[in-house]
Amino acid sequence: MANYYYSKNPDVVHDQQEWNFTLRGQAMTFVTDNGVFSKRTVDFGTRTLLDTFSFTDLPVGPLLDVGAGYGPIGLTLAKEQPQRQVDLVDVNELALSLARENATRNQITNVKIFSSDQYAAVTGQYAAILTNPPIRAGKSVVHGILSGAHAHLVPNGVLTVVIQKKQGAPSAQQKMEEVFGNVAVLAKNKGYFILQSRRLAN
Ligand SMILES: C[S@@+](CC[C@H](N)C(=O)[O-])C[C@H]1O[C@@H](n2cnc3c(N)ncnc32)[C@H](O)[C@@H]1O
Repeated sequence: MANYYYSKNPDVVHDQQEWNFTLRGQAMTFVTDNGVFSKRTVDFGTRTLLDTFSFTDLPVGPLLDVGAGYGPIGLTLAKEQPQRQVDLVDVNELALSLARENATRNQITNVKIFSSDQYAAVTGQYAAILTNPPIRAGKSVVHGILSGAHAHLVPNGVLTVVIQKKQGAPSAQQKMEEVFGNVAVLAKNKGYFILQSRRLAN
């Protein structure tokens, strides 16, 4: 396979891998590499988020995956709903390259994949924002992603987050309640919490 992204991340010792994984009943193929989150398999939290997320009661509009990595969340939802646009953002250029390659390999064309520090390069509003947030980037980044979602959701749009209890689920839940005036715990599985807030219509 072509080493199409080497020049963007010259410091990474590459260990490119390709594997398959079924997500929401769809067979997906992913290429991953050193330097991206959960390169050997789909992260358990990501799987739990995807298993829990529902399109029921979602307004019309695009989706946004913040901290998309190699793309498992955004690409799976884009494949399921080819009529919706799905945007994927990350700060890691290697992750963005892999996400673009994975879109191609899974024949997904309804995506826009671009670099953005949180919402810095994001314009417009979304029916849903999903995130498995970058815990390693620190609480201020994680909480920035949670707070910043409000302005980027259409009325009745939802923010859905996976976060482990030991990595700050209680404070994330508190932040979401503060920003949105509501938060629901949609699922709890092996210490992973799926939290959801809705942007109220008025
Ligand atoms: C926990 S990983 C999740 C990756 C992918 N969504 C998944 O489920 O496998 C978090 C991602 O957030 C990205 N990230 C870190 N800081 C960020 C920031 N300030 N803005 C956007 N993304 C960021 C990381 O590069 C990483 O890919």
